[in-house]
Amino acid sequence: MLNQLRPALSRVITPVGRALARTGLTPNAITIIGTFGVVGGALGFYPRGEFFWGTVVITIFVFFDMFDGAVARVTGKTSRFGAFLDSNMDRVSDAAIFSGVILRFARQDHPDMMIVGLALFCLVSGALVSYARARAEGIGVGATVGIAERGERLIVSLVAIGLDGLGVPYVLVVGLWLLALASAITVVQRFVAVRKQLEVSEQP
Ligand SMILES: CCCCCCCC/C=C\CCCCCCCC(=O)OC[C@H](COP(=O)(O)O[C@@H]1[C@H](O)[C@H](OP(=O)(O)O)[C@@H](O)[C@H](O)[C@H]1O)OC(=O)CCCCCCC/C=C\CCCCCCCC
Ligand SMILES: Nc1ccn([C@@H]2O[C@H](COP(=O)(O)O)[C@@H](O)[C@H]2O)c(=O)n1
Ligand SMILES: [Mg+2]
Ligand SMILES: [Mg+2]
Repeated sequence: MLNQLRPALSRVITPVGRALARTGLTPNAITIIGTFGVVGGALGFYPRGEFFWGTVVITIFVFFDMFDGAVARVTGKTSRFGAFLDSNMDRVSDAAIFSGVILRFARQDHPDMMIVGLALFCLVSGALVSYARARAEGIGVGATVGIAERGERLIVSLVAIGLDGLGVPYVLVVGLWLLALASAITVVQRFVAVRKQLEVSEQP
């Protein structure tokens, strides 16, 4: 859904991409810096219970994922390896966010197995959403559909974790339940989309 905002967002993102390109940073370097920033924010802050500041750091660095592509496009350095690196680093960042939450609530001094279980489910189902698209593309069909693509998943998780860090009650557990449900629905939506396309293309 948020993917549809891309053309409108590119009016803001492209000038930032141009400015970043003038620093001499390559798209791949921006991808890697963004990933280190998200992983550092998630694993440096979340296990210590610093959900607000962790979310602030992650939010800053997650935007690098929009700027790497913009820099690649404005400098003419778009590459297939860059696309491959970008997608794989997305999975590392996503895993780090939920791992940080899990590490917090699996600790003996703050145990909450409901949150641990939900965060684990969100980690695995989110990875499956992305894998379904990658595998679909591997067999020559598209699966860029669903109510919880990466942008939506990031927003729900970061808002829930960040607000929990500000002391808002129940927001984390409600956010994770929503995300778990939306991710599971998205997996089903992608399977259905792939099945439909294959039925059409493989008709005798
Ligand atoms: C009050 C204290 C709390 C603090 C709250 C903090 C709130 C933070 C809120 C939002 C921040 C998150 C912003 C999200 C930015 C998204 C950045 C991003 O991911 O951009 C790239 C993304 C994907 O691009 P790719 O094509 O390169 O990636 C592909 C994708 O990952 C596929 O994933 P899949 O869907 O399959 O799982 C992979 O399959 C593929 O491999 C991979 O290549 O691009 C987008 O998602 C496009 C649109 C994102 C638009 C986000 C706009 C957000 C703008 C503002 C949000 C502000 C909300 C503020 C709320 C504040 C509430 C308190
Ligand atoms: N290091 C990179 C990162 C991205 N790309 C190209 O941009 C596309 C993704 O753009 P986003 O705005 O969604 O980040 C990706 O498919 C590549 O074509 C790149 O070349 N190198
Ligand atoms: Mg990117
Ligand atoms: Mg990315």
